[in-house]
This record gives sequence, C-alpha cells and structure tokens, in this order.
Amino acid sequence: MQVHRDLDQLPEFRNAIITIGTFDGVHAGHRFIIEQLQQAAKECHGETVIITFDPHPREVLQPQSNTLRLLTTLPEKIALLEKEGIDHLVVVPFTKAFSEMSAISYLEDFLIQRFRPHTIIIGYDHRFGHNREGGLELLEAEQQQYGFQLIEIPKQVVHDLTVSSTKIRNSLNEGAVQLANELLGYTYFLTGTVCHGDKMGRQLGYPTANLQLADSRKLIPAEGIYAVRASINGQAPLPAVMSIGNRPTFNGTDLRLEVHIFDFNQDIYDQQVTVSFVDYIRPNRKFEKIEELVAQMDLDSAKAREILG
Ligand SMILES: Cc1cc2nc3c(=O)[nH]c(=O)nc-3n(C[C@H](O)[C@H](O)[C@H](O)COP(=O)(O)O)c2cc1C
Ligand SMILES: Nc1ncnc2c1ncn2[C@@H]1O[C@H](COP(=O)(O)OP(=O)(O)O)[C@@H](O)[C@H]1O
Repeated sequence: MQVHRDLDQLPEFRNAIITIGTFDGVHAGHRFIIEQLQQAAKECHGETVIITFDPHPREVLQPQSNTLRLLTTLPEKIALLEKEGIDHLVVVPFTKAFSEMSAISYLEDFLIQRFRPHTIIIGYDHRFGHNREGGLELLEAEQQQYGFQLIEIPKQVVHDLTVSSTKIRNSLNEGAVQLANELLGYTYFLTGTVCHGDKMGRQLGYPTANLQLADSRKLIPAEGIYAVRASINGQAPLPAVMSIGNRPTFNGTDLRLEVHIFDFNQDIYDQQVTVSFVDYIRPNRKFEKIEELVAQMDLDSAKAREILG
C-alpha cells in the first residue's frame, strides 16, 4: 500500500475507485466497504484508494470539545489498511483552509482533478465542502460531466457502521473487550513506551512495565484488570496480565497502564510494548493491606493464564 500525505505529490491513479472516510478502528463494518472497493476495482482493473483526514476534522473544527477518542492512531490505521490490501491511502492534512473549500471546488479541484476517479463509493448522507454544503445530489449532478460512476452506500449500511463504531467505543469504555473484539474483527490493542514507575512492582513480586502512549487521543479501555497478550518491539506476543487504574491501594492519583508478563524477567525500559486485550477480569480495588493486594494479583494471574490458555 502506498501512503500519500502530500496532495501535490499524488501519482496518476489507474481507474481509481475511491472512498472517503475516517475508518477509525478499521473494524468489521469498514471491511464491508473495503470489499466493495475491491470488487469495483477488480471489475475495471482499477486501484483502490481510501481518502482519510488527519487530524480528524472534528479536532480542527471543534478544538474546544476535546473528547475524541481514537480506536486506531494513524500508524495503526495504516497498518490495518495495509493488511486489507488497499492500494493507496491518501492522508489529507485537514486544515481550516481545507474545510473552507466550497463544495464545488472540493469536488472539482480536489476529488476530480487529483484522483480522476473511475468510481466514487460514498455514504448516502456524506457531506463535504464549506459548512457541509455538498452531498450526494451534487455528485449526481456532476457525474455525467466528469464521467465517474457513483456507488451509494445505503442508509442501513451507514447506520450499522455508526452503531458498530459507537458500540465498540462504549464496550471498551465499559471493559467489555470481548464484544469490542467481536465487532472489530481483531483484538483491541494499544502500544506504549515502557517508562519508569514507583519501583514497587518488583517488591510485590509483580514487576509491571508502565506504558506511556504515543498518542493521547487513543482510547484506553475501562479501569480494571485484564488478561492480555504483550508483544515487545513487534515480537511474538507473550501471555500477561494488565492493570489500568490509579492504584487506589497506594492512593495514587494518575492513571497507570501496567503490564506484568508471565515467566519473563528482562529489563524492557524504553521498549515499545503492544498490548492486546483478550478479556476483562475485575475492577480495581483499594486493599487495606499490601498482602491482600498480592494475594489478589496471584488470583488474577491464575485467571489470566487460564483465559489465555
Ligand atoms: C494483576 C494486577 C492487579 C492489580 N490490581 C490492583 C488493585 O486492585 N488495586 C490497586 O490499587 N492496584 C492494583 N494493581 C496495581 C499495583 O498496585 C501496581 O502494579 C504496583 O503498585 C506496582 O507499581 P509500579 O510498577 O509503579 O511499581 C494491580 C496490578 C496488577 C499487575
Ligand atoms: N515479568 C515482567 N513483566 C514486566 N516487566 C518486567 C518483568 N520482568 C522484569 N521487568 C522489568 O521491570 C520493570 C518493572 O518493574 P517495577 O518494579 O514494577 O518498576 P517500575 O515501577 O519502574 O515499573 C519493567 O519496566 C521491566 O523493565
């Protein structure tokens, strides 16, 4: 897959089959659209092109409501789309100026001129251009003049996609990772750099690698204890147990992402660790005695081992 970030450096596409969207999560619903792209491309020996925006339009247009949480960071999205076999991903740097382009200019100067689309696959309610003034009706009106085929994604499919994205976010926010994973079609994961904690873990017999996320917009699942698989620098995943929380037993205040890898004893500070969430075990608790916490960690580990098989 070729990734393009400079609109002035785009190649000449061969029978481009294009679609536009955020594709956050690249979940099972998105893969339905991707299949349509690939089918259309096959029929005309064309190339599949996904146009996406970074940052997310909402971040640029409503910077004050900073509530957006991503299922996938841009590098994660790129990796997932690559796996799907997409030919081109165009990451449009979304700016205020870009958002102020009129709908007709967006269509003619951006979509038509830059992509010369053979086919545009678009949601029935897709809006574009300044104040979202353009839509399917404008595409339909210009279709003949520019000779592109228009494939409309019907209301039901768009609705299902939105419901699915919302369900995945809500499930992760509630710790229901199994449901989220089912809807994603893969195991939800996040990647962080191992940083220093309070050096308490080793004393408890449970060294835990503290993860620092590269992108603060990444959605962190609900606080609690999870059975996970941890991959260090992209190596084979290892069974592990994870705690997300502020360590109430120690009156901690900040949210920590900590992973204890089973049967493992290496210094992995500054390494990249990717954690995949397999199942939720329990919520975080405040323990009166440290021994009680350790006894509970023993139970959590046994449970996680059992889940991970
Ligand atoms: C399996 C597991 C379960 C945990 N459960 C709790 C908990 O219920 N309550 C709590 O306060 N901390 C919990 N923790 C977090 C520990 O308090 C934390 O890992 C420990 O303080 C070590 O922190 P450090 O890495 O900063 O030294 C848990 C950690 C693990 C690995
Ligand atoms: N089984 C393990 N799982 C996770 N980290 C481990 C493990 N064994 C050794 N380590 C190392 O120990 C560190 C965690 O020890 P800990 O005492 O909890 O220190 P910190 O508070 O800095 O996280 C990790 O960052 C890693 O470098």
